[in-house]
This record gives sequence, structure tokens and C-alpha cells, in this order.
Amino acid sequence: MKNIEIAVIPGDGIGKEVVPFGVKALELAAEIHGGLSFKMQEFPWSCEYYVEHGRMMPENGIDILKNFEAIFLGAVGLPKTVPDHVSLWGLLIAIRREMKQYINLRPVKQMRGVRSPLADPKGFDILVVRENAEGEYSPIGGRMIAGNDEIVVQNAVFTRSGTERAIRFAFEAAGKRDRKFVTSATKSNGIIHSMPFWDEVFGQVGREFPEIQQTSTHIDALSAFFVTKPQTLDVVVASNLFGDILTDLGAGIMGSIGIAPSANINPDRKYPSMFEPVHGSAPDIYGKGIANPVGQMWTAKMMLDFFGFEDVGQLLLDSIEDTMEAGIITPDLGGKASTTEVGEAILTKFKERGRR
Ligand SMILES: NC(=O)C1=CN([C@@H]2O[C@H](COP(=O)(O)OP(=O)(O)OC[C@H]3O[C@@H](n4cnc5c(N)ncnc54)[C@H](O)[C@@H]3O)[C@@H](O)[C@H]2O)C=CC1
Ligand SMILES: CC(=O)C(=O)O
Ligand SMILES: [K+]
Ligand SMILES: [Mn+2]
Repeated sequence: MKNIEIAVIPGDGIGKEVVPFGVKALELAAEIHGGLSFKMQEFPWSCEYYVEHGRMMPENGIDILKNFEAIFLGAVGLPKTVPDHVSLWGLLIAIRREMKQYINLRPVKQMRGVRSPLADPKGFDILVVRENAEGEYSPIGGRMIAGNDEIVVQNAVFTRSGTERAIRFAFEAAGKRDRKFVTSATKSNGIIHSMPFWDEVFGQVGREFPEIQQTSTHIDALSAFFVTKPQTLDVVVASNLFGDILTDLGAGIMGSIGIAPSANINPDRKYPSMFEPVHGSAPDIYGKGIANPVGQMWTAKMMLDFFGFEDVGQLLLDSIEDTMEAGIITPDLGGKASTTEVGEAILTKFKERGRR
């Protein structure tokens, strides 16, 4: 029997509405598998917690999380109450960095049962490998001289080790896929220090993988290719910000921001990895009961995969697609079903598939 201890952080907004279905999917996965169990502990760390305590999590929050094998998170952010840079850097980004979750894996693929907004999606299947611990997400810089002459500096940080490990991870991931093709997202025509450096490292690491087809594409053109010919892409490796933007675009071509999953991975497994959907707390729909739970539930599948339970994870993904194919979908996908109706329908399918 494998027992996995998980810290559950619903966070803010619709995170609180979709996480319960992700948790139920994990519990059901354990039941179906038979040799797996989860011990979950929930933490109320969020913007509401901030209002009460003046911080997003306790001072020893990171130490507390280190006792778990994984973190299952919803979303962070309540911009009318706490500025986004304060809330995200106080919880989400703090965890990514402190836990050395330097890889963010984000699949982008055409789903059964979802109508892609692309006229001819051609079965695209992309894995975005996003550098997740440095790059453009950086606390370095500052503001001076308030008023009309104000000066603001924001520095991006690229280390050789950080860049190499992200790119190497992407090549290794491509080696396990059919197409064996890595595209590097660059912008070395406009960003004259970090991106030529990124390209140089991509070339150097790429030489270790002669069996993998490899190319560099500027992020602007690559964004267009996500729309015009996503079926030509396989693994895409990108810096922190580029990967962030490309994966909401990826969610868009899949059909909705509400269905995309992600895994913040510490490949060394020295610290817990964190699993959260791509989407944020969606304050515009929070409280209406219409948030799509698919992103959170597919994220549960990524966690099952990470721990080596790919078979039951595949059953969960199949159940998600069955449900969408049956037309049980939330308004973001053009349907009328509620969060609960979709979540429960997926769990019912999952139970059926688990019995077979
Ligand atoms: N990883 C995280 O925790 C993230 C947090 N945020 C935070 O979330 C807050 C809102 O940010 P936004 O830029 O509006 O991004 P968002 O992803 O929360 O929402 C963007 C749009 O997608 C829709 N949407 C998102 N998830 C959905 C779901 N599951 N079902 C149906 N519709 C869904 C929303 O209603 C909204 O119209 C901010 O505080 C932001 O900083 C944003 C992105 C990621
Ligand atoms: C904040 C956000 O959207 C992300 O890093 O994924
Ligand atoms: K999220
Ligand atoms: Mn994002």
C-alpha cells in the first residue's frame, strides 16, 4: 500500500469551488487502484487569510509544506482586496521557488468532447515545459523619483544552471514522446542579453540530443503558430513569462482556460511538487457555481502520473472526456451545466470505468 501525504490549498475564488472535485477524484482514484491511499490536510492560506493575519501563509508555511509529498492547489488572487503581486509572491510563487519546482509542465492538446475554437485543429498535442523558478518573474528592480520623472527598473534573471536544467528536461521529455521534436521559444531579436544566452544554451544542450529534432522560434511567431498550425508542435520549452502566456493561449485553442492542467515539478524529488490548474481565481464568475472543474480534475491526473499511477490517471482523463463528449459542460465551453453537475458526472464515469 502506497500512502501519499498531500497538502491541499484551495486558495481564492473558484479555487475553493473546483478543488473539492479534484480531491474527490484523487480519493476515488485511490479506491479504484486499491493499493494507494491519500492522507490530505487542508490549509486556508489565501487572500482572506492575509486580511486576517497580514500574510498569505504563516512564517513557517514553507517548513510545514516540506512535510508533505505533494501540494494540491486551486488558485491565488483576490485583486480587489490584496494586490496581485503581493498575494502571488506571498504564496504561489514563494512555494514554486522555495520548493525548487523549477519545471512547470503544461499539456496543450485537442480534447475529445470539446469544440476547439480553431476551424481545423488537426489533433494538436503539445507539451509546454516552462522554466518556473527564475527568468522574467523576478523580484529584482525598483522604482524611484515619484511623479512625472519616475524611473522603474525590472530585471529578469537567467542563470546558466537554471536555463540548462529546464532545456535538458524538455529534451528528455521529447525523447519519451513519438514525435521527438523540441521548439525553443525565444526573442533574441529584441531582448539582447538573456535571449541570445537562452539560444546559446539551447544549442549546447541540444547537441547532447542528436536524435531529437530541434528548432528555435521567436515567441511572437510561435504565438501565431499555436493558432495557425499547432499540430506541427511537440515539446515547447519556454522561459517563465513566455511559458505562462503561451499556456493560456494553449488553453484558448483547447477551448477554455478552465480545462488546462499544470504541474510545478521538483524533478529531484527533494521537495514536494505542486499541482494546480493553469487558470486563476476567476473573480468574475466566483460564487455563481459555474466554474469548470475540468482543469483541476485533469491536474489530479497529472499528480497521479507523477507518482507512477498512470493507469488510473488515464481512466480519470478518459472519464473527463466521456463527460464532455456527453455534452455535460459548463458555460465557458458553451454548456449549461454547473460545477457540481460536471464534477459529479466525471466522478460517476470514473467509478464506472474503474469497475471494468
Ligand atoms: N496560478 C494562479 O493561482 C493564478 C492566479 N491568477 C490570479 O487570479 C486572479 C484572476 O486573474 P485573471 O487574469 O482573471 O485570470 P483567470 O484565469 O482567473 O480568469 C481568466 C478568464 O477565464 C475564466 N476562467 C478561468 N478559470 C475558469 C474556470 N475554471 N471555469 C470557467 N471559466 C474560467 C475567468 O472567468 C476569466 O474570464 C488574479 O488575482 C490573478 O493574479 C491568475 C492566473 C494564475
Ligand atoms: C501567475 C500565473 O499566471 C502563473 O504564473 O501561472
Ligand atoms: K492555478
Ligand atoms: Mn498563468
